[in-house]
Amino acid sequence: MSERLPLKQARRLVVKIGSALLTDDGKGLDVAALGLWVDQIAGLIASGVEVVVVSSGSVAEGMSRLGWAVRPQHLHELQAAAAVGQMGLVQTWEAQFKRHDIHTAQILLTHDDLSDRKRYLNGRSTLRTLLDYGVVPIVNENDTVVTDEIRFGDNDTLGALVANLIEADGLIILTDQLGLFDKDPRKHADAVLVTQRRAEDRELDAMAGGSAGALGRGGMQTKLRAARLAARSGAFTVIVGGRIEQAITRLRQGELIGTLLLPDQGRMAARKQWIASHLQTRGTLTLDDGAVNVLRLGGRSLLPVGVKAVAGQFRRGEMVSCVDPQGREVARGLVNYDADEARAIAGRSSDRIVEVLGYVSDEEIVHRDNLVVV
Ligand SMILES: Nc1ncnc2c1ncn2[C@@H]1O[C@H](COP(=O)(O)OP(=O)(O)O)[C@@H](O)[C@H]1O
Ligand SMILES: N[C@@H](CCC(=O)OP(=O)(O)O)C(=O)O
Repeated sequence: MSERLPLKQARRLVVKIGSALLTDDGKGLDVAALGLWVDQIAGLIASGVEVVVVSSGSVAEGMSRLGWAVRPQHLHELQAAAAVGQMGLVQTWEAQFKRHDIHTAQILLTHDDLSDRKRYLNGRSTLRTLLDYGVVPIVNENDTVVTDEIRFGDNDTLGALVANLIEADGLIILTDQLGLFDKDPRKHADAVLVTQRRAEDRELDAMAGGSAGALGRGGMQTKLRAARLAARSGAFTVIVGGRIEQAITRLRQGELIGTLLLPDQGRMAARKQWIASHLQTRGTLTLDDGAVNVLRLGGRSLLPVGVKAVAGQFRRGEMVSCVDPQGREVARGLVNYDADEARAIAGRSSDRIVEVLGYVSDEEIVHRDNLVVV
């Protein structure tokens, strides 16, 4: 194995940068280092890769701005620090990307946002739209309204959830070590770097079981968990030292640095398997013969024009069954409109959606990526 193809072939990546690295172990934002990562990310974008950044560091930057030397114990103080620090964080990302004429957008999310199907879909379309416009979304947790995350410091999980959300090919986690070692390298001088494994490899659990860094967050355990979560949507994860010279660029070139954790199956296969295994459906779309034939051909979306009737009460993002005029199931998938909206646009061509609803969420009633023919 002389190079890593998944990284060379990736078209959409999430880059997650931890607090230890961004704030130079808690000493305020390391603007110079951040600028170097931005230069590399700009290089990725120039080569046609879409990138979402998940950036930690708001608490550490807030503490530095407020002149607090010791991380506070009270959650409300941590939240206050995060609110202050988030300003500095996004200002710095924006200023650095501006040097490359690239716009950034601030996205603050909670884990709850991503477990609610409707908010999940809305978040997804916002992120996809930003990427379509060449904007780099800078994601962090919405620390003002959540407490668990700030306590456990788990932007690794957020990075994986974002990778699921935008169906990224991979998640790159930049950290303060060269990668995942067989034991904590801060404590064991003889620790050996793991170069490549399946994310699901159970031997990794004992290796990552060590402690977190000085800033007291998740350590390698949350990174491993994140890799497994990312793998569910078919994304690979690389854990790599953010201080390695040109780490991101070299990864992109397929160089063997850091730890590559691979999913057991590809992106689309993972997604389709998830849809196919979803037993409960919330409603039924009855299709006309033309739509049935189109779906059976495979690889096509379902448009409202092919839907004759809508039954059930479902919300955007829920699973529906698509049946032929005789009521036999043809496909199932995640619907892009609520039941009432679907009833209103059924049988109409997509360019009339805006006339009927006053807005267009999607041209398709079920997108091909969210559809499995049964
Ligand atoms: N097996 C391991 N390999 C590498 N680092 C480990 C391992 N076990 C524990 N660690 C610790 O995890 C720390 C990185 O996690 P963390 O401090 O949460 O970083 P970040 O801020 O980048 O998320 C390292 O500094 C290291 O001390
Ligand atoms: N939202 C918080 C989360 C911190 C966090 O998860 O940190 P890390 O484990 O370093 O990625 C912050 O920005 O400080």
